[in-house]
Amino acid sequence: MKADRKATAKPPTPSLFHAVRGRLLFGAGLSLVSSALGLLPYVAVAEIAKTLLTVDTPGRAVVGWLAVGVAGAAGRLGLLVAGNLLTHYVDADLQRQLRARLARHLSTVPLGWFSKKGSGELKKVLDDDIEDMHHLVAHAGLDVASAVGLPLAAIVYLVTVDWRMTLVTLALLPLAMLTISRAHRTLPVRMQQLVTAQQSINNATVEYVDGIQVIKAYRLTGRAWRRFSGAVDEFCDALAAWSAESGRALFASMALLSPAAVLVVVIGAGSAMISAGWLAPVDLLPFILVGVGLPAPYMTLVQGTQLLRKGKAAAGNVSAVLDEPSLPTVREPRMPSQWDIRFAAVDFGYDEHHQVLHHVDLHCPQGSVTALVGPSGSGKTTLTRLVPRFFDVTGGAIRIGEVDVRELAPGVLLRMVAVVFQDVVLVRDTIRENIRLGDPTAGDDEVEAAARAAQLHETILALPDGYDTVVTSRGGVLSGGERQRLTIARAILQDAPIVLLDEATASVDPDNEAAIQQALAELTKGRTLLVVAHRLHTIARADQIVVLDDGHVVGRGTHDELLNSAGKYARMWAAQYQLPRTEAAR
Ligand SMILES: Nc1ncnc2c1ncn2[C@@H]1O[C@H](COP(=O)(O)OP(=O)(O)OP(=O)(O)O)[C@@H](O)[C@H]1O
Repeated sequence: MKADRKATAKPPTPSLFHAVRGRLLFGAGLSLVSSALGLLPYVAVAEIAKTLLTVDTPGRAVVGWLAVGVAGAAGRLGLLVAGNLLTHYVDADLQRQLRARLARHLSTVPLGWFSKKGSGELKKVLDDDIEDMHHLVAHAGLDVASAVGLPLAAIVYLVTVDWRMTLVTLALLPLAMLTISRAHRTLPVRMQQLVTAQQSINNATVEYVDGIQVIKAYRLTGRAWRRFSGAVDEFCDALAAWSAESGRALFASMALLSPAAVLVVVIGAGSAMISAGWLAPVDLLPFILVGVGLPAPYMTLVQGTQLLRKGKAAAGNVSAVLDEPSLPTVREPRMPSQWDIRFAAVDFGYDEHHQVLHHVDLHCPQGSVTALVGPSGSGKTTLTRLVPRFFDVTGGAIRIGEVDVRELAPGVLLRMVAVVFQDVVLVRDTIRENIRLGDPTAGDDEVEAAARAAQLHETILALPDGYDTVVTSRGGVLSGGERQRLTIARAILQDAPIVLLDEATASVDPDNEAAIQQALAELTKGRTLLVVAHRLHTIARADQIVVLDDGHVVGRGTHDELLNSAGKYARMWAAQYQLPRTEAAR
């Protein structure tokens, strides 16, 4: 396909931490030095004790070591604070950058992708996951550097005293690491179960809240509640399994690294070495003092492991959204010179196992009305959604004028094709701004003209705040029919040459129905219209009616032609209006 040849290659997604890596490494460096400096007070105490025990006039040496100890403690604290401030600042900066990156990226993924994602899942990525990365960004690097810095400095110092005792003192560290890493082997699986369960709760909550009116109206409270409480139960089970396993791992490492365990090992081995004449009694002091302080940074690291795993899982979710392929675009977009739509041998499937549309050939001449009819699930909605590229065809092509829709700039395509679909979506803003979404540059008078054409002006004026009435995403004060007319007003303002209309199945009262039909007549005047029709009488005057069955075109013609051919359309007409077949064919 032409569009493929010229498609711009997508640059690889930069890592989440790309922009802040340098600053994070610097923070970790500060933490490494801070942790190493933390050894100095222990060394000072050990050396002062040794001096007091072995030197006759210890005054100056004691003062010197005192100064080293104080300087070490102050240096450690200063660098610790600096490192923490830096990484927390970086974390705030990264959260801002990632939210902006996600927002930019989400505007480039195919619109159809959003229908696959629950809004709870997206909210979790944009809000919770980015916040859950806090430990990963602001603490993990510091903790790792700190767990490395102190043992390194300790090795350097203790080896100068006695290398054999150094090995004994440090022996518990690898043992603790081994214990915890074995216990942690199954934790990633548990963590993933926890994350999945959390997503189920989010989705169930959003669905429950969003659908509360339907749930109440149809007395589905019990069923919806069961789904919600099932998600909560699943989460509690996953949490219990995760806590039991992580608790065991934490307990084992804490026991191994507790001061009591370190003292038992150091004093036991030290006493044996003193008895054997390998170690001077006074040289045992540094090992006792340093040995007790050594596990502290490692314990911090262990305690942060859970948060680290949570942060990594969250970062994985954010990366997955950022890696979602953007809609392919061309370097040199083209602009059609006319506004007919041509489907040429269009194949499409939402996945490779289930083809929804088979070789659909269809021409909608400029300014004409084409109605799509067919049984539920035959692919009518899918076919219309391929025009503004909610999804791309898997075979064949859709052209507007002479141009493949994949060769139009996506923004231009969406401006040229107005969509009035069943699921009316409003944003939480005033009625005026909701209509203005059709053309953000429109003035108030143009907004009002569109509302007038959509038979909505009088209704809006009757509201206490008129055009400044704030509506919610569910419509708030507006009835179903009024919401539909609002989206029609929006489409009228958009003034697109092509209109895609998914006729509402929900019935509205006769007054509203008449107003909607009048509004639609205004919207579709002189435009190329592709309408998905459920109530056949509404499209009886369409220029052509196309009958879809299981993704195949099984009939086309005018209402009269199709009735006379006594095919699927005639049967549908007869069934819908309960006519005997012979009468339908007449
Ligand atoms: N987002 C989606 N992901 C996967 N499959 C889908 C998706 N949307 C629709 N389908 C499937 O594609 C097929 C065609 O659905 P489509 O909604 O296009 O039919 P339709 O003729 O418009 O039906 P209706 O009259 O009930 O609205 C169905 O089998 C449906 O289950």
